[in-house]
Amino acid sequence: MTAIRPIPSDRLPALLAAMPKAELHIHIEGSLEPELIFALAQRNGVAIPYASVEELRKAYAFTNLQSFLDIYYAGASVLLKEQDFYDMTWAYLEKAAADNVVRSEIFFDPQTHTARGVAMQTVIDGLHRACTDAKAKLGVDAELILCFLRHLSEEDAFDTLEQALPFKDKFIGVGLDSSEVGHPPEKFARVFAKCRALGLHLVAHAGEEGPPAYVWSALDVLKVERIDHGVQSPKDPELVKRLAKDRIPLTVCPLSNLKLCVFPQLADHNLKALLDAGLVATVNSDDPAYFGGYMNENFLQTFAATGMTAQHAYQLARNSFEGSFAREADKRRYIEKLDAAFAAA
Ligand code: HPA
Ligand SMILES: [Zn+2]
Repeated sequence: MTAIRPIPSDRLPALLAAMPKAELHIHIEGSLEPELIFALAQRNGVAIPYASVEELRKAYAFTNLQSFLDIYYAGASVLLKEQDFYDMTWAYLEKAAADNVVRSEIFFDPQTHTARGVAMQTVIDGLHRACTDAKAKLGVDAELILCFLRHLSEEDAFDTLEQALPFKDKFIGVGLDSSEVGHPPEKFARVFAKCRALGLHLVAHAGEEGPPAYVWSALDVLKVERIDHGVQSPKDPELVKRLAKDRIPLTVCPLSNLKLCVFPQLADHNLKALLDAGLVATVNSDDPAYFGGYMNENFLQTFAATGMTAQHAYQLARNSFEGSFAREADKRRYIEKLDAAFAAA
């Protein structure tokens, strides 16, 4: 482990903001800000059951994952055209660049759109065009990961994969999201096996609200390379050993966990404990428009609440690069930038 020189606590926030980092867990539909929801609703003539931006924002008082998902899927209903998908993604990527995110691996939920009659190509083209522009204009290296909705059937997931395969050069992997409890990873064993055979990267949400058993089956049945969330893992010490031994990255989302009542307060979050146990934990924003903050806000608030140090900051950023699906040469380049930021601090 690279030893990091102690940094006075008043200088830590600036370093957290300035250090280069990768975001590995962001649902692009969860970056739709209320203002953009209203603008797109008007542009597309879609009715939404809220009178104003303020009224919509007031509805963002969640008690658990499902109470959030109901509003999240309603918000996504304003997305119809290729330009809508572009505008949403571009707005996120501008915010990512401002937070010194140099690499972003972006989840999208095609079933939320194809179920409303939007063509797969419309979705993927809009998202991908924004990613291409971000590389040239913002210096953010962005790639897409297609997520299957786990509250739907595996057959529906197979259908979705079929529709997406003509655009396979525009996404690098698949994931599994939506309502976790009652929808264990093994429900999607066959479709993940097919994606694996196709050479796609594999990730899955597990252990956000669901039990350690779901993390085990994501690893052993789906054969995922990363676990999204995974914060319930410490309930099973054998699982923690396995995650450490195989260096499985956990894409942790502190403000999401706070807003969805996974932890009562940020001070109770187990991120520091996960790092101190030697796990490859990372910080991510999940659904930043709904949970009160993009990447730097997640870092700043979590560090303020948990007393993590510059050593933890370095480890989190380094884990984000090592856990990413970037090419090895790019990972080395990002880590050099990170080392330079810490040397200058
Ligand atoms: O945090 C999440 N969990 C599961 N599904 C999701 N879809 C968007 N955000 C989430
Ligand atoms: Zn998520």
